[in-house]
Amino acid sequence: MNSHTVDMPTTTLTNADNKITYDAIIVGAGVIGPCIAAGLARKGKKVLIVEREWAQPDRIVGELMQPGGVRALRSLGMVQSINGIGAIPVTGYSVFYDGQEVDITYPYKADCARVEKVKDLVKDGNDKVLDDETIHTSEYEDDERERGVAFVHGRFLNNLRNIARHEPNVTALQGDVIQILKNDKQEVIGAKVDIDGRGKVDFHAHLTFVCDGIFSHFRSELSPEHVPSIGSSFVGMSLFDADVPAKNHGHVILGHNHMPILVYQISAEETRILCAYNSGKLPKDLKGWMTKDVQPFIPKSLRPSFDAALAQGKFKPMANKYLPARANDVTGLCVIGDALNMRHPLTGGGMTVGLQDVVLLMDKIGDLDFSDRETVLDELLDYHFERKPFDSVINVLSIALYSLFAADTKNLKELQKGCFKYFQRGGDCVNVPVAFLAGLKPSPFQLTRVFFAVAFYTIYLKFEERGFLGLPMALLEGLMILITAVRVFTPFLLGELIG
Ligand SMILES: Cc1cc2nc3c(=O)[nH]c(=O)nc-3n(C[C@H](O)[C@H](O)[C@H](O)COP(=O)(O)OP(=O)(O)OC[C@H]3O[C@@H](n4cnc5c(N)ncnc54)[C@H](O)[C@@H]3O)c2cc1C
Repeated sequence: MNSHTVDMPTTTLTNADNKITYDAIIVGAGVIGPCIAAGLARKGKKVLIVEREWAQPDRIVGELMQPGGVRALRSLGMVQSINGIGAIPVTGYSVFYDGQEVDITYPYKADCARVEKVKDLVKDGNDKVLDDETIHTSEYEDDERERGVAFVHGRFLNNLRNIARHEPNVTALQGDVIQILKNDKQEVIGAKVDIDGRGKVDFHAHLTFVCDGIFSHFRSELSPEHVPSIGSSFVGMSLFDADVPAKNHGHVILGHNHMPILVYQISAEETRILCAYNSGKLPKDLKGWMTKDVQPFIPKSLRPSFDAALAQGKFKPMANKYLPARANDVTGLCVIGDALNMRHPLTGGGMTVGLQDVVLLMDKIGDLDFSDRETVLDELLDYHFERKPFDSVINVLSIALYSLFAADTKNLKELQKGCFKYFQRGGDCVNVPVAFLAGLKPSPFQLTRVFFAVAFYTIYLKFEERGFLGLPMALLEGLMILITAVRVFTPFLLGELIG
């Protein structure tokens, strides 16, 4: 284990000074908060980061980071947070459809933009991964292809938090933020924190970052309408000593008669399985549902570990939420991470979007004087538009793929099958889609092109299946498939780009 895995002492966690004005207060030390804290501290800002629980959390979220997220960590000089935690390198995905398999490898580095090094943040080689028991420097630095990584979320969070807390300009505080403070012009001036043994204390800052995550209380500071929608759930389990079909790959298990199932190894011992359920409200008898609607579709090599986990019945359900971003248009406030923007976790893009946002944010405002709140606000408004090419691709891809993979209508099922057959063609039919998934191709235009290429390929397959005599029927079916594709894709893309 590396130095970052040594927990910081907890005695100082309640002493933060409330007499000074910080440059920044950060609400939440999940994935995003510590990266902002460390970045701003390295830029010379005085930062207070408030987290309600600094002890290592046990969550099933954020366990597979796409290569785009790893690259963002490099840009921020925080990539060594994947070291010393028994992390598992990820080199691509394997997609199973009714028992058939397609293996997809992440793109070549040569086909991707160069990794940016954010000024003042990258130093002393902190943009390079270190050698440890499971991560090899040579593989990450010298491999010709991009790599992602999977890990136990809490261990990764500990590393991020410790990197932030090692920065001399960072003060860490344990407490529950209960209010965002405002002046009489409704501008944000800090946060009220409920601290064990100190009571409710006001802290002031030029800029307050809200990164309180999935269940954010304070995202509504942007607008009362900034509320996520819930369309589906995942039921997670831990598989132990699982024999995964494709080592170092994420697994997406699809079929015409079941919901998508995700499987990825997160440590030497533990493999995460997430089973999709097409509603935010889960069945009462989870075990019964898993036995009937999931177990029969689990690949043979995984069955022993799956069956053991099912027998134990330790289910971890999680609602999947969608929330398009809003502009940060309140003086003194910046909402970021899942508090700002969420997508379907099927494609494992949440951390990548959030971390890329931090990179962009550091470029936009990192060198500004935060007491000049008008200039900061202007830059935050620009940032809303500049982040769109990147986040819209990951967000729309997640929603569109979930609609196809969880197909519950005839036309969606056709698109699902067409999508898999499109992948089976290989070449650019997998290389381009995987670049979107990996967070390496920020081009909504190209995403649109590929999505409709899949739709037209599905229609072509229909024509082939029907033959000459079935032409009128195939024409009608083709039209319905096209309409379905437009409905699944277009509203989300427009919502992301115009909103
Ligand atoms: C089922 C599921 C699976 C997912 N899997 C993946 C994946 O494989 N890959 C991926 O990239 N993304 C994944 N995601 C998304 C990913 O987890 C998020 O994008 C990421 O965690 C967002 O980071 P964040 O810092 O914004 O919020 P969080 O990580 O949620 O952190 C928020 C922090 O704020 C703290 N906090 C909240 N309120 C307060 C308060 N009032 N006072 C003080 N502290 C507070 C919390 O304790 C927490 O530490 C998944 C999401 C779900 C739902």
